[in-house]
Amino acid sequence: MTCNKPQVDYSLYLVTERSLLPKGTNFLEHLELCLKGGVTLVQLREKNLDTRPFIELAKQTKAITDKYSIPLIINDRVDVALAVDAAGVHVGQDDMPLQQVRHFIGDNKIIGVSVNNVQEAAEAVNAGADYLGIGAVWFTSTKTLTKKPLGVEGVQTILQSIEGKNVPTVAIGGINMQNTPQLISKSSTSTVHLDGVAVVSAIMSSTEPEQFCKDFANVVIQYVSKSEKSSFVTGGDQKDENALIDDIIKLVPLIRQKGPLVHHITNNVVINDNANATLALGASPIMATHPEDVADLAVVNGAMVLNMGTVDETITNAMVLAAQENVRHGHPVIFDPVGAVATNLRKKVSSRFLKECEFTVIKGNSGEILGLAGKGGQSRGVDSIGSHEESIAAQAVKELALRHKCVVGMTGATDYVSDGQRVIALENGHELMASITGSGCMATTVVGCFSAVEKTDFLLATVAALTTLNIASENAANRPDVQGPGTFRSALIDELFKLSNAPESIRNAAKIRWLN
Ligand SMILES: Cc1ncc(COP(=O)(O)OP(=O)(O)O)c(N)n1
Ligand SMILES: Cc1nc(C(=O)O)sc1CCOP(=O)(O)O
Repeated sequence: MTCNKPQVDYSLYLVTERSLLPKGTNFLEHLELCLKGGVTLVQLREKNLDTRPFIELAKQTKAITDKYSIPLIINDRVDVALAVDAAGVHVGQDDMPLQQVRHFIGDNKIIGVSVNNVQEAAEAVNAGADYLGIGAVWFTSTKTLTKKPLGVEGVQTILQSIEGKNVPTVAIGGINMQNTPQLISKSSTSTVHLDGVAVVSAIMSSTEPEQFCKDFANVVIQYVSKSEKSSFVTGGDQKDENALIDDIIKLVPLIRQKGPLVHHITNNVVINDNANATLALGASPIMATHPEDVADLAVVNGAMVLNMGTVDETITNAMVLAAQENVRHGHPVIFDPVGAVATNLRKKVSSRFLKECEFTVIKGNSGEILGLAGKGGQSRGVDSIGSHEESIAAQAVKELALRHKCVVGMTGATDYVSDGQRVIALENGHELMASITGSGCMATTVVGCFSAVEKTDFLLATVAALTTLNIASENAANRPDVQGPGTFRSALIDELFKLSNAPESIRNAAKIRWLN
């Protein structure tokens, strides 16, 4: 028997919810703009419509999806799908069982099934689901969740459980353009990956749906195709230093324009300097450490900076919670493993962090990064000592980035940054940085500020952050009023502020090398 199921591109799957449309917007017009922008699949989801108006709306919706040759799926209702000859039906665990849906709808239609765990996924696959909707990944305000969000790791567990079954998958729940890169790249392994994302509120509430969907579709396509190649990359493949410097210069003023909140839980030596560096760049610091503050702050946060400089059990628990809450809301989490291999306690605490948290960027000094990478980093207290060859440094950042699916930055006389594929060496900086306390922690803070506004390409965010701070340190050290560490410390904040307002001077000062 031949099967004529429609070919489906699952990459950007719009699930509708008319109540979320911007005020005064017409649903069908909004939908058409989304399709023009690049939505690849539409599900009409109506929870309160009677059958006849549901069929009427489905007919009007299908007239538009047909115009763009995009398949239309109907949520829950087999009768409505049949009435309008839709491409298929999506059912949840409490809806009509898949076998019955198949009986009514036939073999030529698509049936999608919602799954929240490995068992539901196995059942749906064995019963012949055409695709799975895995969710909820994160908290969503679009519907009341009855089960705990899966997080990226939960999605990966389900993907791995159906490896080789050849059933396409989308994730759903709390997904937006900012958290899509980490969702797709971190849920994939060398053998499994998501085929797309299903999105309700981010698209339905957009005031510029065509442009928004164009940008969103590009992000999804980029990350799905990179996962297909089974490599973890956070941004484009460019290896042009001038283009990278252009991107840095464009990024710097965005911090002041957007003024994101950057929540720090950091060590008590550097709190004041890190807050001032955040302000100097135009972001807004909050240095709250109480575990009860963490969830509320995660709702409005731009980026989370975690620094394990002063190890303490209560703070460590708050930091783990903060990492998890921020990941749940799709915010970047930057980790500074201060003194990670210096003592047994720190080894234990850093390995707990790396096991229980998903970091976006890990930024440490050479002792910390080489130590975590198993390449023999040495520390005295929290300071790194000893030297290393460039090839070892490059290998360390690359391997650690691949292992933890994040960007890794290693600071020193030369800084090295990698996303697991590309490695970049940064040559700016001044030796006076080593004579003030917490300059490495300040670098992590600055990475947090840049990541709060560049939420897609964290290699760029990290390179931009370290380059900006390093050039500010050179400018500060060269000032006639700087006499030594004390005056340098104040001048550094001033120079960061000046660069933030006039980033064009970065062009001639930046010393950036691609290693591979
Ligand atoms: C793609 C996709 N995945 C999951 C769902 C959720 O479906 P369901 O569990 O039936 O919940 P409701 O949508 O009916 O609230 C979905 N609709 N689409
Ligand atoms: C319809 C739906 N199903 C979910 C599931 O977990 O199965 S979560 C969800 C709502 C997703 O909305 P938003 O993109 O606005 O977060």
